[in-house]
Amino acid sequence: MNRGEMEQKIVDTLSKNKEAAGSYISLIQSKVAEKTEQQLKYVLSHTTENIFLEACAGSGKTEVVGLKTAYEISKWYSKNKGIAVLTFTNEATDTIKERVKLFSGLTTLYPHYIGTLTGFIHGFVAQSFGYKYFKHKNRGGDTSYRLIDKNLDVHGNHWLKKYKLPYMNLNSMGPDVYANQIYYNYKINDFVIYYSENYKLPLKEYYQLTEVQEFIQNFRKKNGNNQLLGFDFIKKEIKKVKQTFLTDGFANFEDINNIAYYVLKKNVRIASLIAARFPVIIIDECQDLSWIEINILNQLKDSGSTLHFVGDLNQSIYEFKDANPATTKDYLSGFKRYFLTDNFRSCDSIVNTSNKLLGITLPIRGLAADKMGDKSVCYLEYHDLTSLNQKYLDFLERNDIPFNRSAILVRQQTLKEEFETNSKESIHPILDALQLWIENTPKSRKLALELASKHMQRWFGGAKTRNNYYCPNAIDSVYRWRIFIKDFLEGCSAVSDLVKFDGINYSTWYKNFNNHFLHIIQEAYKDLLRFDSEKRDFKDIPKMISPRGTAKVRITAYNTTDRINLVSIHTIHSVKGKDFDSVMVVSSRRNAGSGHWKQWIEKELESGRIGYVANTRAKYSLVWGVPVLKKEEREMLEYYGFKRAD
Ligand SMILES: Nc1ncnc2c1ncn2[C@@H]1O[C@H](COP(=O)(O)OP(=O)(O)OP(=O)(O)O)[C@@H](O)[C@H]1O
Repeated sequence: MNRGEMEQKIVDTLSKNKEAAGSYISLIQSKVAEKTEQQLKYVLSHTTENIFLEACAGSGKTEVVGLKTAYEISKWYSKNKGIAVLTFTNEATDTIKERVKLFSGLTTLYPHYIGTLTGFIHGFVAQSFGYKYFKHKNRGGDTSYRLIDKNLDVHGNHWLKKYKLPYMNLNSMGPDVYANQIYYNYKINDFVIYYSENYKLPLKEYYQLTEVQEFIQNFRKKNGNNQLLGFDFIKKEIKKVKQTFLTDGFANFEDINNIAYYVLKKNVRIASLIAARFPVIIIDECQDLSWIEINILNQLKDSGSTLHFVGDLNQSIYEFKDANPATTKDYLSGFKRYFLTDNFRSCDSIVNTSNKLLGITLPIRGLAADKMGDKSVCYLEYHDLTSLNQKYLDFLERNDIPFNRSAILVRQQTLKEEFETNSKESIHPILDALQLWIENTPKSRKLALELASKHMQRWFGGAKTRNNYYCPNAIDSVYRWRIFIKDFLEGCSAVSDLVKFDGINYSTWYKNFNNHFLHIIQEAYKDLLRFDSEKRDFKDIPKMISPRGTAKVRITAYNTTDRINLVSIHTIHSVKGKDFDSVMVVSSRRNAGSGHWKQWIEKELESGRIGYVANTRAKYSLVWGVPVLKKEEREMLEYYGFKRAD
């Protein structure tokens, strides 16, 4: 089939059974016409064979899945069987639903299911059939499981005490562990103890801990019996408590997956029933599937469903959730492969560098416009984060890239917080707040309120948290406090002396401020008075003086350390699926964990893929912020295509 025939076939199918309104047809035609041949080929692929659509970053996966689903739905006849399209987030579900509705012209999607994988596994399998296998108590006809978080704490949830696991506090870590904190892992055939997202321990490893072994050996000696507290015994005792937890109708997230897995494994009839209900299952972002999720889907495949996996194994960054690209790749080896190798998001030099860093050999092309030439891929060296902020802002300014379409990406939450505090500390809080207020964007105003309130609460005594705009304890309405800060800033903005910044030095500005301050704050306070449990007249507040060393300095358009707030800061994991004109990926100082740039050139490790996800968020400009480099390190970066930005 040539390109024209492919387009025609898709448009004809999508227009079927509709009162083919001209506008709808022309929309479909233009949407189909802009697709690449690779995209069209997948839309026309068979739903009777298992397929892996290997889609590189920025290749328009979501849109293609939407079009594919709309195409299949448009020629679907059955009223009680449907396609399942499974995603990982509600947001992704909404986007696909919206595309399917747009492309198919349908308003209701039944008998098809577009939703999260979790919703699918829980709803159609575990919650519907699990009770049959786990002796659910069935309270008044309710056989569903109540989902209990693994982090739920016994303090404040005393009912959990009934499910305290035996032999769990024999080591120095020593906390009690409850049934919500443990789950079976079928891959390793062992229980896993969950202490936190970063610390999970298989029971076997726990059993081998030196302190646990010491306890067991002492216990055996004391009781003169060398067989006591064997691993199998302890495992059995734990299993009993876990069973009670399930019987009482409780389960954690992993339990629910396990229940689904078990049900499908034990009962081919149920598996066939579900497979018949969903003969085609499309999974978006398949690189995020965990071992158990793959195995659940596999049971459905064995019972008759066809699977289409869509995703990019190079973007697999959920090892901590047991998603492993090697396992997925292995599993997919028997699937027919389709490809999307055109990246529409990024320019070719960003794509080249990202590919080279991860050792990708697939011929991926970057099709976005090249707006920056040899400055598309750069690095900035840093001694401290504040100066790095400054350098990046200068770089953006020099290259005419809007701050609000740029982002700083970091691996760890701690580095993100460090950036944020660095950038929030201002030595001229009221002056900066005022400048931000006048800028009058939602973001700058929010920041202005935060800055001003943080400073002003000091005049009111102790305060609550940043979320409450540092509302002082004596003020009983956060809302009114915020209005007060707003009124104060409005009051300042109305004084011409206070909003003249050009050519004015700090000491002049502070002098003017002190002249007007009392009047402005007293005016603003009139409406706050009723909500304040203390009496005040503000006459005792000391005059503000320009901070040391700044008196004779001219006011710069608001303090650069605050400007950074207009460039958003994110962790890499939180920007999957997003894009920005420019991205600065900031390396940690020390080479430990997956936050250091040297870990991002590791081809086989998850850290390399984490770097890859970060790099491929950039459309025109990719910058790496790295701690000061040695000569050979600089050469290494330049080998990968990075140029000095400053
Ligand atoms: N055939 C096409 N022609 C032009 N633009 C396209 C085409 N296909 C997709 N795009 C555009 O490419 C951009 C990237 O698509 P999208 O964000 O869906 O990528 P993705 O595959 O989900 O990427 P990632 O996995 O990196 O998050 C979108 O703006 C999309 O509209």
